[in-house]
Amino acid sequence: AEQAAAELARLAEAIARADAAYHVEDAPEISDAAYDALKRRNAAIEARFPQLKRDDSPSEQVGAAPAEGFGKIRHAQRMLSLANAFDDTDIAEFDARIRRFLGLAPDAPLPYTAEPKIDGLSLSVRYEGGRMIHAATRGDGQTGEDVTANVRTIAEIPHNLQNAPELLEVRGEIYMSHADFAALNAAQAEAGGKAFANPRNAAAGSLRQLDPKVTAARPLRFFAYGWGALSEPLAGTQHDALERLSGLGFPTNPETRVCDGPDVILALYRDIAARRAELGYDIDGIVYKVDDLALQGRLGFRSTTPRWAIAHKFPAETAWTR
Ligand SMILES: Cc1ccc2cc(C(N)=O)cc(O)c2n1
Repeated sequence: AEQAAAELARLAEAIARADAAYHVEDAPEISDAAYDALKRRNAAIEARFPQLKRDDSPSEQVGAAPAEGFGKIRHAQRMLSLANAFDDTDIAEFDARIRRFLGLAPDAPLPYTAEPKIDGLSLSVRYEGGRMIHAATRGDGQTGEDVTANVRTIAEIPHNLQNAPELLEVRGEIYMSHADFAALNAAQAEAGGKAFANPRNAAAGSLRQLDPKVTAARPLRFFAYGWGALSEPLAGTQHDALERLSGLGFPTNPETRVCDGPDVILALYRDIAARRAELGYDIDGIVYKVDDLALQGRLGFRSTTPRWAIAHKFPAETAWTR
C-alpha cells in the first residue's frame, strides 16, 4: 500500500505538471495518449486503494487554475469535462448505466445527440437581454479567465441576439481550422515568430492573449455545444436546443445527429472516424448526450462530469505533437 501511495503522489505531480503545461502555457509536454494513460493508472490505483485517494487527486480536478494577468469570472454553473469511453463496450455500459439509473427497459427508446468533439478550448459567453456581458474560459471549471475583449473580436460569436432568453450563457469550443492554422504558421515563420505545435495550441494561445488586438488578428472559430445559466429552457431536447442556438446566430456542428440507440451511435462513430481527416479541423472523438433534457435533469452530474454525456475518443493522432 505504501508503494501505491508513493505512485499516487508521483502521478498527481506528473498530471498536475501536464495540466499546467497544457492549460496555462498552451504548450503541452506529453501526448494525449500518455496523459490519458496517467489518468487511467491513477484511477486504477484509487479504485484498488480508495483510502489512499489524495485530496489533490487528479480524478477530482478539471482543467487548471486561471492564469495570472486575466480578470477572473466565476461560472454561475460549473463548466464540466466529459467522462471518456474508449471502445464499444464502454458505450454499451454508458447506455446500460443510464437505463438502470432511469429505470428504463433495455429496449425502451432512448435517443442520444451525437456530435464531433472539437479539439479546441471551451468558452462560456453570457448574454443578458440579448447583449454580450462577458466571456470566460473554463479555467478550473468553477473560475475561468475573463477573455471578453478578446471574444468580441471573434466574428462567429454575435455581440447581440434577437429573441434570446433574458439570461443565456452559451458554451462552446474555440478552435482553428487546418487551413487557417497552416496560414498562421506560415505567417509566423515569415515574421520570425514561433510556430504553433497544433491548431489547439494555436487557438488557446490566440484566445488567451492579454492584448485583444493580437486575438483580433488570429483566425479563431467557434462551435456552440451547450449552455450554462438560462432564464428559460431553450427546448425540450439537446438537438432542438442546438437548433435554437443556431437560430440565434451561433455556429453549431453540421455533423450533429440524433441517434436511436448504441448501434446507430457506433455507426456514426465509424463514419466520422473515416472522414476525420477531411473535416478541416481537429476532433478527438464523438460526444453523445441523452437527447431528452428532462432525462438529463434526472441524471444530473457526478463530481466533475455529467451522467448524461460521454466522449468516445479516437485513438490519439500522431499527425501533430499535442
Ligand atoms: C457537457 C459538455 C462538456 C464539454 C464538451 C466539449 C465538447 C467539444 N470539445 O466539442 C462538446 C460538448 O458537447 C461538450 N459538452
